[in-house]
Amino acid sequence: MEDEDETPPLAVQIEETTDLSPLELHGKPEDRREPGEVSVGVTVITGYLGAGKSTLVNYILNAQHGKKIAVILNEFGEEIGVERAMINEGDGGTLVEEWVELANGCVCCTVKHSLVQALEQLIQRKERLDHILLETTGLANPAPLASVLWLDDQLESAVKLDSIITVVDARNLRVQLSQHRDSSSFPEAFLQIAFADVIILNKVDLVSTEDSVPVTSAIIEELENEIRNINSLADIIHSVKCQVDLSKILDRRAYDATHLAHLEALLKESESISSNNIHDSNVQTLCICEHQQVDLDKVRLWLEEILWEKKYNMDVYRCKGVLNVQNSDHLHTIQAVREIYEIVPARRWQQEEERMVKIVFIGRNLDEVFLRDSFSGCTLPKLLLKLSKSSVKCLVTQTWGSFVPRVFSQ
Ligand SMILES: Nc1nc2c(ncn2[C@@H]2O[C@H](COP(=O)(O)OP(=O)(O)OP(=O)(O)O)[C@@H](O)[C@H]2O)c(=O)[nH]1
Repeated sequence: MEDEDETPPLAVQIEETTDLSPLELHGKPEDRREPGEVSVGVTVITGYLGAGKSTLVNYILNAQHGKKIAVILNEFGEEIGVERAMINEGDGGTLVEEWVELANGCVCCTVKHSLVQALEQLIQRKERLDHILLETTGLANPAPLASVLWLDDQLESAVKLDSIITVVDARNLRVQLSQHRDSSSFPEAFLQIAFADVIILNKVDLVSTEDSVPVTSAIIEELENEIRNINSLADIIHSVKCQVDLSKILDRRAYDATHLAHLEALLKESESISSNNIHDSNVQTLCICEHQQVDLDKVRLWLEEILWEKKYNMDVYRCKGVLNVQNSDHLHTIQAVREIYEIVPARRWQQEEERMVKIVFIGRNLDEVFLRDSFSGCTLPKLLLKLSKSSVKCLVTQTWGSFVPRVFSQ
């Protein structure tokens, strides 16, 4: 599998699959964790073939950030060993702590267990690991990674999904999107954009070389609009050779309910989104805004109908939002990636603050009328509103094909 003549970075041996249950495989078991131990953030790097994923990994590894970063590569068939050879660890090779190659398949379908084992081994072998980068194959659909990585506090996970970064090739994006529009094949380029928390619009130099500056910015603006129509919640960063400000891509805590400011800013921007923006791909962003309080149980049922039962054939990839919940003085956040969702109390509402419900959906075939009408069944008439100190936490976790709902009361 590997070229013995190469001097590759340290590889972690992935042992044969154990009989541990998927939940046990998720992260480090509780009894091995030190009190106060912080989860290691995992950044998933995805993007179409040739967009610049390895360039980004190399850039991060060689930058001056003082972090100990591990890289997990997911390679496919013929590629095995090639990606590793192309990654440059930086002077002295000290920045890559461990290296794991996942062979025999794509992360999104066949090697979930290897990935979890690889993560476990990384965590167990080194005490001080600051971050993990997971570079997927150019064709990977990033959604199932969330079921592996989006681990919640109750599971005492040793790793935590930090964010999904999608690298986009500015020169070829249009062609990639239009190819998918014309064919019935699986639209990876759309999915990769739809699931992203950060989108790096890379290779802008290849857009600029042929045109004058005003034309160039118009092209880039059009590309940005194209991306925003698919996913208005992601931050878009322009780059050449993926040279980006690392503070914008690492430690994003995009799935952390306590890290609210950024989510709130994104939701504000998304408020203005309406069905005028419908993309001809049918992958779009929709926002629901309400001023009434909601019944949390009803919201859960409503969400489950949409995410699990696929009401009206809506295909929701991503959902984020804030809720004003009945009998709670806490702002609650909603996060969903495909079928997995989480609603948690995040912080107390401030006294002068307007208590709102804002939920943004990213997906295909979203039916705005159904979403708005059905959501009105979750809201309470204003006269019945009453506040109390209790709050409810609902968490639903997917474990390898079956759903394990958990309800916690605080
Ligand atoms: N001109 C230009 N070339 C770039 C830029 N970023 C990356 N490249 C080049 O594009 C090619 C592909 O980059 P990679 O980083 O290997 O892309 P990748 O997404 O890892 O590719 P796959 O592993 O095949 O999916 C390489 O030759 C890079 O040097 C850029 O901003 N401008």
